[in-house]
Amino acid sequence: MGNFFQLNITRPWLTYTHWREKYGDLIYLRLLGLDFIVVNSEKVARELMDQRSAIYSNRPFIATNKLFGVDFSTVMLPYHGSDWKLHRKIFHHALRVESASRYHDIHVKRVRPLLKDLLDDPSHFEIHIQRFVASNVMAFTYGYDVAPRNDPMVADVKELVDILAKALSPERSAILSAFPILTRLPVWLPGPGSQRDAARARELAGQVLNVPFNLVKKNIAAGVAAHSMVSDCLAQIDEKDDRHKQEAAIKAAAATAFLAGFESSSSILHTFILAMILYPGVQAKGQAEIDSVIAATSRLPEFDDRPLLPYVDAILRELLRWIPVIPLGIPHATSKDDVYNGRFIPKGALVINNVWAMSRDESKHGADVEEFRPERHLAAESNSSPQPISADPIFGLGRRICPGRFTAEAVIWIAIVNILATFRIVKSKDIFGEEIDVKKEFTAGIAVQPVHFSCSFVSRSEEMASAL
Ligand code: HEM
Repeated sequence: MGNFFQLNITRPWLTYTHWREKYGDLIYLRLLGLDFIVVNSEKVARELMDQRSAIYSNRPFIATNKLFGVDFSTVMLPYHGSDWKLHRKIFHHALRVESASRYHDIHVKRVRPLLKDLLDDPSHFEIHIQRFVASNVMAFTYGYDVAPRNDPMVADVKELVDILAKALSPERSAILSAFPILTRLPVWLPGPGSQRDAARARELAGQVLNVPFNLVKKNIAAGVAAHSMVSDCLAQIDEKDDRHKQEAAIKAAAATAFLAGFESSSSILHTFILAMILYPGVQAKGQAEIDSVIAATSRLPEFDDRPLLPYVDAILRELLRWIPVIPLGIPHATSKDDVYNGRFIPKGALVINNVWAMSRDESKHGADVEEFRPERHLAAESNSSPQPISADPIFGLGRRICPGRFTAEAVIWIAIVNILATFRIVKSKDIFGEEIDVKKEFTAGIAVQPVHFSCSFVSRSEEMASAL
């Protein structure tokens, strides 16, 4: 079992980060007969994932994916198969940086309903944020306009994501993200309740795959399809090649986009709300910058304003760094033996990029890494010009880097700049008029998000509120 019992099971990234001081940037573990490599620094991660990507781009096998019907997902496809290459081609075509900007209008159009929901019903801000993210992903993926309330397709995805999160409880998913081999052991095989969940997940996965995809095909046939990733890719199908295989890949890549983009982007926006409450000075500074560029109340911010809003960009960078939403990334696996700095790394080793440790690297981020301090990213304070946000290790590295990163960045940016422009986010008050305390507390699991807290959204201008 080796180091197994020394681990903080629910938050293994903390143990790995602690071990960095003792064992360094590359930690080798042998557990349950398997080789694990934990990479604790961005420099080493780049040398392996980027510069030796031919070796470090495979994924480990995770048994529960098939059991729960999500083995179509791009995220876990083996590197050497033709399916993964086809999926990445589809994503590259639809979501590379130049393509992602074509969806800016979609994001701008959907931010106003978010602001209105926050104004009318602030206590359910988490639901509004999830709906905002879902409506963006459904629009750019399928050209589908989600219903203002209880959209059936969003409900399916949400139920599926919830079952997956429950089946992979925080403890279990944390262990599985660190030690996927455990999925092969009887102790981790689901019990009777989980078998029901698995059957329901398979049913939902079938719906998530087929229903929106078939709707796009129907709309194309009727000549009414909106521009989207799926309609674009179907139009580009190479008739000389296997049509069925290409359609299946488009369908699977599109469903992956929703599953991969929904929770991560929503969680980051929840963390944004929390950070703004805990750091009111940062909030005020962001608002002052926006007011200096867009005369207060005249209009809502848009993408063209972005170059003039460096502090808002710094808030976004700090959000990704402060609480990395997927602290251990998605595990990679080696496809042949390697030697790095004299250390042998065997074929089949599971490679974990400890993004948490990278986000706590004081040589890159300066001191007080536990604090939310956007200034650390501003040119005047940091010595070098910052890397693009899309290159942040939170989006992964090498050939498996997140293909949705440009779109995710755009969706999150437009939301935070508009929320800041429109509201002061403050602590709620109880019936005695006392402020309700808000703590920096997060759930554990493969992805982390703030534990539920309450807050108030105070409109910064009557005029803007009535315009919503
Ligand atoms: C803030 C939001 C997001 C974060 C933090 C995030 C993060 C990640 C990470 C860490 C990986 C694994 C990278 C690696 O293996 O090194 C990944 C993979 C992936 N992401 Fe994202 N992602 C986000 C949003 C999205 C969106 C919006 C989409 C789709 C539109 C998307 C689609 C994917 C896909 C398809 C993969 C699998 C790539 C592969 O295995 O080749 N993600 N993402």
